[in-house]
Amino acid sequence: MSTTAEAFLTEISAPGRPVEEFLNYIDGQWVKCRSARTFDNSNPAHTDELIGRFQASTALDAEDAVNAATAAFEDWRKTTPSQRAKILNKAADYLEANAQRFGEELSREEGKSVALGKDEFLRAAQTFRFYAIEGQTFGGETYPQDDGNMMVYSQREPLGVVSVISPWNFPASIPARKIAPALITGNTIVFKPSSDAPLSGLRLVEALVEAGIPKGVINYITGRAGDVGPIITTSKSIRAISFTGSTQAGMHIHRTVHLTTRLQMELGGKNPLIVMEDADLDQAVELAIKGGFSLTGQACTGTSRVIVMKAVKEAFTKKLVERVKTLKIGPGHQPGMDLGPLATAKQLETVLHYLDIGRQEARLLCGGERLTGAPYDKGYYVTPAVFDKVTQSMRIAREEIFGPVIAVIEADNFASAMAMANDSEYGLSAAIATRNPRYMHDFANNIQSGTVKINRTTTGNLVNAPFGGMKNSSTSTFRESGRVGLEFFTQTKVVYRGL
Ligand SMILES: NC(=O)c1ccc[n+]([C@@H]2O[C@H](COP(=O)([O-])OP(=O)(O)OC[C@H]3O[C@@H](n4cnc5c(N)ncnc54)[C@H](O)[C@@H]3O)[C@@H](O)[C@H]2O)c1
Ligand SMILES: O=S(=O)(O)c1ccc(CO)cc1
Repeated sequence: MSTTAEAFLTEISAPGRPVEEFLNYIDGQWVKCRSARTFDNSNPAHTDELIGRFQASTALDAEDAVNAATAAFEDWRKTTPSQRAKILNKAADYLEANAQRFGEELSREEGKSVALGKDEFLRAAQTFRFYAIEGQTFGGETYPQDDGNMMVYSQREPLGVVSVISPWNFPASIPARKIAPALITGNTIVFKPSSDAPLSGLRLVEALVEAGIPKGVINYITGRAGDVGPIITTSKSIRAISFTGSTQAGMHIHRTVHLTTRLQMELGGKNPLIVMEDADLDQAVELAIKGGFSLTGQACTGTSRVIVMKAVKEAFTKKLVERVKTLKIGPGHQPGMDLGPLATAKQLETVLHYLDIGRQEARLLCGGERLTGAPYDKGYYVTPAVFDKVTQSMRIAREEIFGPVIAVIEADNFASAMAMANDSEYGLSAAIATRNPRYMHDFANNIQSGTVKINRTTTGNLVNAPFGGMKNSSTSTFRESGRVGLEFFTQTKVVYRGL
C-alpha cells in the first residue's frame, strides 16, 4: 500500500471520530424528522467512513415542507427580482468561499475527485450568479393592436410551489441549475436530494439561508423516495417538478402526477462518439477516455458507445487500450487519480452485471475487474473496461450502464455510423471526431441528440446554454440551463389595459 493510501485509511478510521447528524430545513428551521429516525450515508471509496446521519423523513415531513412552501409563496412572489438576485449572489459568495471544503465533502459522499467536487460548487455559484442576472431581464412582450386607447402586454409569473428532485452524480450543480431559476422567478421550493449524496444539496440550502432567504421559500428534506416521493410529486399544491434521474423513476413520476403539474425531466443516455477515418486518432482516444471514464462513467452525458470507421478501427482500438492501461484508479481524496469508485453498492452491482453480459455478448479487451486489496477492499472499484466486437443489437450497446464501460462498434461508412448512433431510445449527447466539415455539418443536422459535440467530449455543458435530450432522455417540453431554463418556472399572463 502506498503512503498516501495508508494516510487515507488512517484518516477515515480514526477511532472516536463523531458522526454528524444533519437535519431537514423546513419553514426556516433546521429540524429532525417527525419520527426522529435517520439513515447513514458512507464514503463509496471506503464504506467504513460515515459521511453523516440524515433524516429518514416520511410523508408527514414532506407535507410539512409542502405546507411551508405554500405559505411562503404569496410574500416571495411579491419580492422584486433584484431582491431575489441579491440573495442568489450572496449565496454564490458563500459557495465560493467554502468551495474547497464543500468539494472535499462532495468527493467523500459521491466518490469523484476533490478537484471535480470543488469545481462543481464553483459551477453552482456561477449558476446562481447567471440566474441572478438573467432573471432580472426575463419578462413579457407588448403586442401591437388597433385600439389607440389600449395596451396589450404579457407578463411572466411564477408557478407556485415546485419540487426539485436530484440524483447523486452531480449533487451540487444539478440542483443548483433547478433551484436558481425557480427562485429568481418567484417560486418556492421543496428540494429532495438523492439519499446517496444528500450533503452537497444541504450545503446549497445552507448558502441560501446564510444569504437571508425568507422562511419557507426553500425547504430541504431527505428520505426514501417511496416515503416522501408521493407527497412531493402528487400533492395538489405542487405546480411543477424538475427531476433529474433514471428514466425508470422519471416514468413512474410521469404516470402518477396530476394532469396540470408541469414536468421537466432529465433522464438517461447511451451517448455515442463517432470516429471517422480522417480523425486525429490521438485526439479521438482522449475524447473517448474523457467522455467515457471521467466521473467513473457516471455522467448522464458519458460516452458509452464508440462507433469507429472500419479503416481506422484497429489502430484506434490499439491506442485506446494502451491509454486505458495507464489510467489510475483510487479514492477521490488521493491526488492524481483518473477514476474513483462507483458511487453506490447498487451501481457496483449493476456495472458488474453488465460486465458479465458484455463478456457473453462481445470481446473484453481490457479492464472490467473488481479491485481487491487495500485501499480498494472497502470501496466500489472497477477498472475501466473496453469491449470490442460489439454490435448495435447487443444489450451493452443499448442499455444505460452508468459505469466505466466503453463498447466499440465498427461501421463501414458515415451513413451506417449515423444509423447506429441514432438507433437508441436515448438522445442526450453525441459527438464526432473528424476533420471533414461535410461530416461535421451532416452530423449536427441529422443526429437525434439534444447536445452535439464536434471534436469535443459528449460530457460537459455550459451554464448559459440550454441542456436537455431528445427521445427518452428528457421530457420534450422544457429545456433546463441557460436563459430558457427560466421558462419552465413561469407562466404567461396577458393583460389588455384600456383607459
Ligand atoms: N439527463 C440528465 O441531465 C441526467 C443527469 C444526471 C443523471 N441522470 C440520470 O440519473 C440516473 C442516476 O441517478 P440516480 O440513481 O440518483 O437516479 P434515480 O432515478 O434513482 O433517483 C433520482 C432522484 O429521484 C428520486 N426518486 C426516485 N424515485 C422517485 C419517486 N417515485 N418519486 C420521487 N422521487 C423519486 C431519488 O430519491 C433521487 O433523489 C441515471 O439514469 C442518469 O442517466 C440524468
Ligand atoms: O454540472 S453540470 O454542468 O450542471 C452538469 C452537466 C451535465 C450533466 C449530465 O450528467 C450533469 C451536470
